[in-house]
Amino acid sequence: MVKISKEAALAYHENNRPGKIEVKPTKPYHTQTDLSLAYSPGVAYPCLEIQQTPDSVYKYTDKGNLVAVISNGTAVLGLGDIGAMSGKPVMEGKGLLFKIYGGIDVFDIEVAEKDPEKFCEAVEKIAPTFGGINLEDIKAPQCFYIEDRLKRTLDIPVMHDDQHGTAIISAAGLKNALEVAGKNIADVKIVVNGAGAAAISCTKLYVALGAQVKNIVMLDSKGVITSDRENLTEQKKLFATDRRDVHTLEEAVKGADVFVGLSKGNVLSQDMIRSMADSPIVFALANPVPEISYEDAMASRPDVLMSTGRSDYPNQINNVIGFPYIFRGALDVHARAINEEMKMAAVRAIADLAKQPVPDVVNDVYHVNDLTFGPKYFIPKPVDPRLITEVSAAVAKAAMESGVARTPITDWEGYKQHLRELLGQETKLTRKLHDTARLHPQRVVFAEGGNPTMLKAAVQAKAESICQPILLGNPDRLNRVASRLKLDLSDIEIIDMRADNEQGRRATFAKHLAEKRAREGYTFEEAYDKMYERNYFGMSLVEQGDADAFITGLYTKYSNTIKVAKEVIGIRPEFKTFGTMHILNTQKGVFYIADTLINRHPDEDVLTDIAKLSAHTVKFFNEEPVIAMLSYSNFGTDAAGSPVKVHKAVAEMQKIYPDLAIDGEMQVNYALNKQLRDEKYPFSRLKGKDVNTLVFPNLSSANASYKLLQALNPEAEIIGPIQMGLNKPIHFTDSEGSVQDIVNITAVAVIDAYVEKIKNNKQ
Ligand SMILES: NC(=O)C1=CN([C@@H]2O[C@H](COP(=O)(O)OP(=O)(O)OC[C@H]3O[C@@H](n4cnc5c(N)ncnc54)[C@H](OP(=O)(O)O)[C@@H]3O)[C@@H](O)[C@H]2O)C=CC1
Ligand SMILES: CC(=O)C(=O)O
Ligand SMILES: [Mg+2]
Repeated sequence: MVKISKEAALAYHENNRPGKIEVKPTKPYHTQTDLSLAYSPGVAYPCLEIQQTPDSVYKYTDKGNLVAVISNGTAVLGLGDIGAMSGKPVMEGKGLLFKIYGGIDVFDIEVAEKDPEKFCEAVEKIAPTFGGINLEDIKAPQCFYIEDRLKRTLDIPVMHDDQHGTAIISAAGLKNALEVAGKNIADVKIVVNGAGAAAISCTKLYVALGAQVKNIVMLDSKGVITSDRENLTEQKKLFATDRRDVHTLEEAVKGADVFVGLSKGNVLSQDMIRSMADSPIVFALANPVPEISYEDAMASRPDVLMSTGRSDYPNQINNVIGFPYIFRGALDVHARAINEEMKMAAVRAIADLAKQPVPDVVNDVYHVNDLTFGPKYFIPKPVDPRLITEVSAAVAKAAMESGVARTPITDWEGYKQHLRELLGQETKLTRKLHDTARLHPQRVVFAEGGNPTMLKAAVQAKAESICQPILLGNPDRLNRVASRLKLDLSDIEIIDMRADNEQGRRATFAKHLAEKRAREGYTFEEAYDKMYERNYFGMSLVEQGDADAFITGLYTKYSNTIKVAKEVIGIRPEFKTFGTMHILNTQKGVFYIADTLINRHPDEDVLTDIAKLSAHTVKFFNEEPVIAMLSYSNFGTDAAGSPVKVHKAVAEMQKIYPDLAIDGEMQVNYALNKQLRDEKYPFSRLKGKDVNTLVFPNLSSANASYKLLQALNPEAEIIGPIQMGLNKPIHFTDSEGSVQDIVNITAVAVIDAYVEKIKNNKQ
């Protein structure tokens, strides 16, 4: 668990530039024309359009993607009434979260006004700027009046997040925790500590889900709220208990099934948890210090199902799991409000997501590989990339069905796709690959079926209809791994090659290999022995037409895979070698890089082959190759060193392909800077062209370069290694490849296999 010190938190906020958010232009602004369009005189036209047709404000401005996070600082986290300006770091923090999780822009607005009437007037006056309003950290009971009024007077979604965001997430958490505990919401005894904005709204939602008011005891700073207490607010009256046997928290939690804390830090003791019923659910949600620390609660008894509001412990119940996606869905249909139906849809979507297999990125962030639904995981993690598609779509749909949407969504798959692209989870490049593969899914053998990453990739590729997977491995072992990871293998073929006896395929494959390599010293017995190895057997399945493509590499060294591929599959007759390419999708465009894995010290002939293979592969991805052959000198400036072989390979390529855009040798900065290159070397064949393909002079430089780019740009999408030059679609993965990397390379292998089939049918 990461522990946060005061010094670290202050330095984080102070360093680089003070604060956490900034405003960025989204339109070009470099030329005089740009500026005349952005501001006067051009800007007058959209102004007049909006005057004529008010709804066109969504078309010409950022209103539809802009949320105001507004607070008066009266209940900032659990710090209390610290004033409007002191709450600004929290509101900026919400701005950051809205942006990274929902792609939503935020202005944080701190209003120094405690009077609810005057506060509402201020909000009403600035509302035209925004597509939605997130009220934050405003204390009870004033927050109830403020939200009710603004919902009535404004025609955009208004949500007090401490009330409803918290209610939605904690209700989803409660639903799932009760399932883990095997209890029914209608029967459980619930203690709610706190009777403020969050507590009242959460409890209302639990009741809407089936909890019984008679089973609820609520407490505020004065103790248990009993029906005979005087001066209770309307909201507190709703949950005042008729019981007279409980006065304190200690008495209230005795025998209770659920404790929900939305009050103050350190008010619940270990003894109190010990006095609760079996499998007690403890949601200690006060921030930043929970009602009881995670460690103390877990140490109190083994069967406790524990949540806090903090990101540094399991089962975080924090409204960050909801607000970015609830507002995203509401904004995208230009909703007039966020209503009960939309909230319930969000509860269901969040609760359901926790039961689905967890994507790798989530496991990676938490340095685990086995998050599955249960006591330590009953609420999705905030970093789960599916939250945006599942929750936003559910909320948008509910807005449409309940009649508050101004603009309907009709293409839901397209909408989810747009959301994934908005957050950079998926780019057009990956999408295009997956969509193309889906048109003609092929049979793909996954060599290391027992490896959790490869198993997940195979199941995901099947779920996305990219391929029909075939897994190599021992079926019992694979099923065990699958059941641990909660993966369904029922429709997936598993081949146990060790059980494949002499009459079976192993003998056929061995015979074929022995015949093919008879003049290279192979005997049948030797080949039969080799067929025990997954790479020999798997590649033979493809070679013999029992499968269409093969994915391997997580367990084996490239040198071994290369050797087997050369023996079983062979290099295409027109080439001396084969190679690999990586595709980098960067902010500056898509780049194809070769040869990243195979040829250590290519001579000029091998470099020529790599250039040819690269040109083929780039065309395979429907792009026109513009190839720079790289070195440390430019166009012959070093006439004696290693650039000479690059120079010769370029000459050869230019001779064979008079129309191909290829040149070199050149340094990488000349390759990537067209202006610099054209000025200094105007004779180049690449004049006026943007290079998209970089052929490196040797394996060290290519491999180090793509790994460097990957390490420096964790956000950049990288697809590869893509094999080029073997007779069949045999593809490799990096030993540290993620599920997504393998699914991507599977899509490439499927397209490769399909193109191969078409070519063969034509011949
Ligand atoms: N994890 C999450 O996602 C979220 C957590 N929270 C946390 O919940 C807490 C409350 O926030 P919010 O509802 O906005 O604030 P409010 O100011 O509206 O409510 C605070 C409530 O806590 C009660 N209270 C204070 N001290 C105690 C105590 N010792 N025992 C029992 N009740 C007590 C107050 O009682 P009284 O009515 O008598 O004043 C009041 O009802 C904060 O710590 C906040 O950080 C809030 C939103 C989301
Ligand atoms: C999380 C949150 O909104 C709060 O603690 O107030
Ligand atoms: Mg809050």
